[in-house]
Amino acid sequence: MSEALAVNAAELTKTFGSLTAVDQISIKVAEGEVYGLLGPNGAGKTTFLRMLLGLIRPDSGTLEVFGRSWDKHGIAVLDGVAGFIESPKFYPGLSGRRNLELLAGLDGGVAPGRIDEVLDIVDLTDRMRDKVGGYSFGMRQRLGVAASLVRDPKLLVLDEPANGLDPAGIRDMRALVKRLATSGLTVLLSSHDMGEVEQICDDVTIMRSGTVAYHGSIAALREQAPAQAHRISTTDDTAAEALVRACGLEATRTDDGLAVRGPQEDIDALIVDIVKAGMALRALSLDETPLEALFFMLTEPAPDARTPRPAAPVTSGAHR
Ligand SMILES: Nc1ncnc2c1ncn2[C@@H]1O[C@H](COP(=O)(O)OP(=O)(O)OP(=O)(O)O)[C@@H](O)[C@H]1O
Repeated sequence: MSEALAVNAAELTKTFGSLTAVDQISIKVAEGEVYGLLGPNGAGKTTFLRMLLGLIRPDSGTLEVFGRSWDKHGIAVLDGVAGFIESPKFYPGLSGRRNLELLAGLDGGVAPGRIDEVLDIVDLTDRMRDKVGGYSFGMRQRLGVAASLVRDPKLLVLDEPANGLDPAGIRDMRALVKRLATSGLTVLLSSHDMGEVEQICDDVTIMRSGTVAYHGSIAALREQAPAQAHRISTTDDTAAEALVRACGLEATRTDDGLAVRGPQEDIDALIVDIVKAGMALRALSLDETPLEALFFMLTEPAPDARTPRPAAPVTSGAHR
């Protein structure tokens, strides 16, 4: 069974003083899948990845990468593994291509043409002779992916690769990870962005304060998500709220009107009823997506007693 797993972490725990950063986390990443490690800042994602890459040792639990463990196999655990934690570092005075040549040299060389190939994959061919010091942040992140690909890995570990990028950089990074995913590479991607993980990943572990809030497929997560929320503002929100409830829909008062959840056809009917009742519509917009709403429910404490959070963990699949 473990041969088919790229990563098999069981009950992994890491403490820093009195803080338990990762608390008995179990994660199985199948070979060839794109796996998301999702959670807000401080959830323990980077700590998990650092244990995976052997940068820190777990206090307890077991960890295997392609069936190899740090205890039994030492640095050989990283055979076929590449990636970076936080941001990759390069020599700013050297070109992107020269940086990759140096890294490849440290690894004992590389097949002819591989450096050009990976620069092409990350769309840096045109800029490969420019100094890295002149690269944008997004280009440096993509060069980091290229540096990982030079090793021709079977598992690529990416720690929030889109963090700090502008919208175009985020779009390019997501497209790159999707392209890599279709090539059969196993990708373990940490992120705090539900939308990113939804677009890119097959399976996800959602972390909250070092623990698992959800394990399972994105498809199963979608089924548990609440209905799409709409923001509605009218000339009389109190009367509109009464109408919402009369229609059997959920409503929450917000600073700028009402947040209403329900199937799209019910929302359409509600808008007609609001206008028929003599109220003018001042605003109608989509709120957070259903999956984003579920992510916040799973990872944040309830803001007040009117919006109870579901009991966690919500679990799908047989991981834990
Ligand atoms: N070396 C360390 N010493 C002390 N505390 C640490 C150390 N590394 C991480 N922590 C703490 O462990 C917790 C988890 O941090 P971690 O970086 O793993 O979270 P994260 O989910 O990756 O968040 P972010 O998105 O902010 O990087 C945080 O409270 C962090 O402050």
